[in-house]
Amino acid sequence: MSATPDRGGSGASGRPVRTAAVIPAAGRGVRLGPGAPKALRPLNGTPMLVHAVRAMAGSRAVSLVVVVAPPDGADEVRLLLDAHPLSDSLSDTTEVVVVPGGETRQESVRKGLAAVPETVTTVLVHDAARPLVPVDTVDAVVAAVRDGAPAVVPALPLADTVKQVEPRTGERAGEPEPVVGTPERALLRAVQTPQGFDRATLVAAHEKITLEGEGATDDAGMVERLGVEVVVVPGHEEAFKVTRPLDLVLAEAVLARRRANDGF
Ligand SMILES: Nc1ccn([C@@H]2O[C@H](COP(=O)(O)OP(=O)(O)OP(=O)(O)O)[C@@H](O)[C@H]2O)c(=O)n1
Ligand SMILES: C[C@](O)(CO)[C@H](O)COP(=O)(O)O
Repeated sequence: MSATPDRGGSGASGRPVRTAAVIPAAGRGVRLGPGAPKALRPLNGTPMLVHAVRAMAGSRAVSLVVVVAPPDGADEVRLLLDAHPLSDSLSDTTEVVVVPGGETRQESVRKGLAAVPETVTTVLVHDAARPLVPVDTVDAVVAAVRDGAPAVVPALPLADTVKQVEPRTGERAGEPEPVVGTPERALLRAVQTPQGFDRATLVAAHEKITLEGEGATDDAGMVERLGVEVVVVPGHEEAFKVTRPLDLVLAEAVLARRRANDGF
């Protein structure tokens, strides 16, 4: 895997890049506990970020991957990617670029987007923290954008019932929280990444959020605020987000099962 400089809109194959993936990887991973930045922590001996880059490069549609590194960690990430090859068959056709990220996920994605060349029409945004997303899920998102949807999210139905509560803060923090509602579960979806966008739509959404200074926890949420329709395609259980320590155990178990099943 070579973290090469931008070729001005041409991919490693020399053809114009039509589909790019931005991978925000600048988070600290506070909920995972003390240690290196989350994206750099190993899963079965290989950094989480490397798994995520391979997952994006595994789609034949994706010819450019923009990795958004911790703000002061771009050189370290370049070295790390150079030390870990993409799969042999894809290494000649996927370019990987590394840029420094920001203080929030939104700022990191915005900085990654700025490194996407004008030739690109479809942009995927994929959390480094979802390293095991299957290629079929990536391809389904790309196909839906190419079929005309301006914003596409992979998502799953919920297993748990969800309650809306009135959070207790200040002196009342820690007290039981009153339930104020129970949304109808059948209408809810748990949203994953990669989320796919028509490039101009995603750029406009980030410009609006940046101007208004309001946060959003995912990119599709920003597009919703533009009044543009977002559609859902089926997500995958293995696209879960590595957030807490138990998720590392699950991720390593998934990798072990893949290796046992097909020599991954
Ligand atoms: N300033 C930030 C914060 C988050 N992310 C990225 O956004 C994705 C989703 O974020 P999350 O899982 O919440 O990661 P962290 O912010 O690292 O987690 P925590 O909130 O536990 O610190 C991750 O790939 C993370 O690296 C980023 O690029 N820049
Ligand atoms: C983008 C995301 O993964 C969709 O589920 C999620 O919103 C990221 O949230 P986090 O709080 O940054 O983990």
